[in-house]
Amino acid sequence: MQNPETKTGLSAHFRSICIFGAGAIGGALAARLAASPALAGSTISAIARGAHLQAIRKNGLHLHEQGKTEPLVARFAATDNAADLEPQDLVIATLKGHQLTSASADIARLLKPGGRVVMIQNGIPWWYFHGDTASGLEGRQIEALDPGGIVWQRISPERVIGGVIYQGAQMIEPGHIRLTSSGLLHLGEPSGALSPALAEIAGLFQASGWTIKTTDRIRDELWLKLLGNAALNPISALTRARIDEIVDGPLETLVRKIMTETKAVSERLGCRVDTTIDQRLEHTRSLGNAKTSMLQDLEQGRPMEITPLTLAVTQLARMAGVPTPANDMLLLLISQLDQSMAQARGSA
Ligand SMILES: NC(=O)C1=CN([C@@H]2O[C@H](COP(=O)(O)OP(=O)(O)OC[C@H]3O[C@@H](n4cnc5c(N)ncnc54)[C@H](OP(=O)(O)O)[C@@H]3O)[C@@H](O)[C@H]2O)C=CC1
Ligand SMILES: CC(C)(CO)C(=O)C(=O)O
Repeated sequence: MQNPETKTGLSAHFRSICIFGAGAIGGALAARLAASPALAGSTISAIARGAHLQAIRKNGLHLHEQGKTEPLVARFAATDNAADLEPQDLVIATLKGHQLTSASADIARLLKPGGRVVMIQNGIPWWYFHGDTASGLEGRQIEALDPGGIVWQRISPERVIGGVIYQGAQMIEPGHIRLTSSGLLHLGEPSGALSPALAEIAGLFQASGWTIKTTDRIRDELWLKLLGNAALNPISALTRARIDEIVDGPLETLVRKIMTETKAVSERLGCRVDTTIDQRLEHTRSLGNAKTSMLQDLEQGRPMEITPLTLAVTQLARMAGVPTPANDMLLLLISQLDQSMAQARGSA
């Protein structure tokens, strides 16, 4: 069951809020939360680093929204040292999957006892099987996503609210983020509970201008989004093509194969992705000539988010007994590219 538009009052419990990793997505969330008059009684802060952090401190964060001539300029406390901040009621983690292990001690340190963490990430998250009664694999940890179970142990999956976001976003220069599509954020407890905390947190995002859907089946939303990312992100990095070039050319056949395999894995794990491949492709087409986040990472010489988007699909497929030859092939190719990029970075 889904609540199409969650209408809640503002939160009594989540008054101190920290966005951990205020890059493209996190920066947009932080800017809107900090600028929202409805959240005037709350403290909003962010963890960022490097030139981006310096720019936020000096000039505020500039959010360039579609259809608006002037950016939203938001000011909030920002630091690269979690120890500078008081323990928080709510941490919103907006990191790439591979950045989570190293950030997990700081995220845990930032949480008050009883604090919650919204994990917004593409792909399969480290907490996937926590509270999952549909797959027969409840509580299973996924080593590739969380080596040594460090994140699970430090943050604890009971604190998590899962987040799936549809929002094209790009850092165009330090301190400046451009939104390239309209946004929608799905939020859900891993257990499926439609809890008071979930409603309160949804209310906070809603008050800052996001369209929010709360759900008791967050994994369905994870997979629906992943159908697109599993196909588009690695294909775009391998071919350097934009989204429209991929879905409107000969590569569409490969996209369909990846989406079909990925959907089969989700269904074998007890999820319901209520969309056809044609409908999913249509949605993807609406993103036009955008570059995927993986292509942006490649172009900037940064590590790519392969583990949650591709490797995890193939590993969950093995657990579910579903063959995924197209995903397996894509994994080989994109891993080789990532390795070559890492070698180039190492020798630079
Ligand atoms: N961008 C998009 O359009 C979309 C992205 N997503 C997903 O959202 C998630 C976040 O993506 P996105 O916002 O693009 O990623 P970004 O790389 O833009 O943001 C992550 C930010 O966190 C910073 N960071 C990482 N670790 C630390 C740390 N320990 N301390 C301080 N800062 C840190 C990074 O800094 P640095 O750059 O120095 O590493 C970066 O600025 C990903 O899972 C992505 O797939 C989902 C939908 C769309
Ligand atoms: C392409 C997009 C915006 C939506 O599928 C995305 O999620 C990404 O680039 O990682």
